Amino acid sequence: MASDSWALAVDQQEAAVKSISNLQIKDERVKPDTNGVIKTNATAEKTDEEEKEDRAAQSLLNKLIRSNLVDNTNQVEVLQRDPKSPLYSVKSFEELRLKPQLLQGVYAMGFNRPSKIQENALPMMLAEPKNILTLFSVFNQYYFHLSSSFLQPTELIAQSQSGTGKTAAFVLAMLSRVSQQRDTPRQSRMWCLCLSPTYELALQTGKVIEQMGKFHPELKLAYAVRGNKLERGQKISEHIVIGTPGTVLDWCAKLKFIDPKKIKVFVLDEADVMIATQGHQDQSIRIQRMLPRNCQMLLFSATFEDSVWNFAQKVVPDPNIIKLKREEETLDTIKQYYVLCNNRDEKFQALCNLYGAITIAQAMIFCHTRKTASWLAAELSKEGHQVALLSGEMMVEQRAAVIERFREGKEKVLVTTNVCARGIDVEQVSVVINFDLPVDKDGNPDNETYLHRIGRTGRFGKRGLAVNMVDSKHSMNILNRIQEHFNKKIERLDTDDLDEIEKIAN
Ligand SMILES: Nc1ncnc2c1ncn2[C@@H]1O[C@H](COP(=O)(O)OP(=O)(O)OP(=O)(O)O)[C@@H](O)[C@H]1O
Repeated sequence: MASDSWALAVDQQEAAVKSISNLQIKDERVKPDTNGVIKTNATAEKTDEEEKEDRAAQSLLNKLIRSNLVDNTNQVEVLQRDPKSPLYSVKSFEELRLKPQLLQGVYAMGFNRPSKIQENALPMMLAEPKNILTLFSVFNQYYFHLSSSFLQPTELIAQSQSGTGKTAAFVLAMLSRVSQQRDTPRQSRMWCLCLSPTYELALQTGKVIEQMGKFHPELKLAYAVRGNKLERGQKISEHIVIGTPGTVLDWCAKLKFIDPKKIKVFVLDEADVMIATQGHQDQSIRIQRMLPRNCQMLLFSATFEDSVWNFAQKVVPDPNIIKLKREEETLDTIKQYYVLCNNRDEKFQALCNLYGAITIAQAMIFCHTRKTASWLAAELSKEGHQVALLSGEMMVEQRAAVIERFREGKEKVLVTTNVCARGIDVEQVSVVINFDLPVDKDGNPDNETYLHRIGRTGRFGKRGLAVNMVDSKHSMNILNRIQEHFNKKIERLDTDDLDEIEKIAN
């Protein structure tokens, strides 16, 4: 991404911060219905649960704001297709016997040693292809005969949470395969094909390829993405093609820019995001069907629900599997409180009292709707707080810029809704305020989101403070159910009592 788009996003955020205090937002006081469920009227804004969660945007946001490898202390689980074959793992990049220029590229990126998932995935992906004898039945005859043998490279499905080094792993694998073949004549090139769910994600992965391969200038990369027009009859001769399923399918099947039979490595990245996008699943499968039998199939995903698994098996039918369980978040080190209020204004007053009584270095405040978030940001801003607002209308790059500024401490309060904040690492934030409790679209407690907002991985063990604002019988009921679910007491806090508030900070 060009750095000027970041600068632009920052300018826009600064302008937004200045104008927050001038925002005029319609009063949206709402009452619970007869069942105690709060609904806004039809013309009021959507809740963030109603906004379609855009997994691709979330994934891009994660990539833009990530500064480091996500550490994970869980053990990698490896399921081998052939359980008898020895299992290799590497503790250094040297052990992979990469070409020196490639090793130089890896070190230039600041990678000292392989990440957990890379320790196992890299030797598997780079293993010499195995000689496979195949049995073919001959139709209409009553015998089988040994027909052919071919070199079958190791196929892999790998799953680990975002930020654990999957992209770097398959980029290194592709570059390594290509670097060993660099004397191939131009007309018979075209080795690796990588599918990404969106244009932006394809560009991000392309950047990693360019960065890691920068000491190998003769290795060429092509982007099969919308807007990238080639002349009729042209043939792709680059070593690696990265693109989105629709364009790649066109380039293979209709326009014939790509000869799928020349592909030796096929990477399907972000499988979970891919299948969340209409049509991508079928297009990916159609592309996969055009590839030669000895093409190495590699699939990566951050999550592994059944739908991803079903898709994965269609694309990589006989795989080795590597999984790294997500590090669990816990509420053990978090002090949890709730404050009883009657309405939104009282919630705001309670928040001000908190700020008046204790020193809060940085806080994240979650609201249920964009409109409440904007209103609250404006009110806090009027009170003199340095407020950042993350809102669903913002472009991903703008959101990334807001998060970056917050991380750097330029703003001390971040007001947001769920959808926007999912990718944010809250380790540095000591106070989380649920201005509205997290509920799903049916109005039931959303325990997972609650944990995600305020939980910490046990390892960091940093103490945190969570304050929940309760403003109706309904929200009290939600709070009780959250409390029961986690079997952790949430204490009542009287924000009119300054001495009491001071105590919670100790
Ligand atoms: N071995 C390594 N040592 C240090 N940093 C690494 C290593 N491998 C990857 N990284 C860095 O860690 C971050 C996350 O890596 P990467 O993007 O490969 O993860 P990912 O699992 O593909 O995430 P996502 O699912 O979001 O695509 C990146 O900034 C990357 O440069």
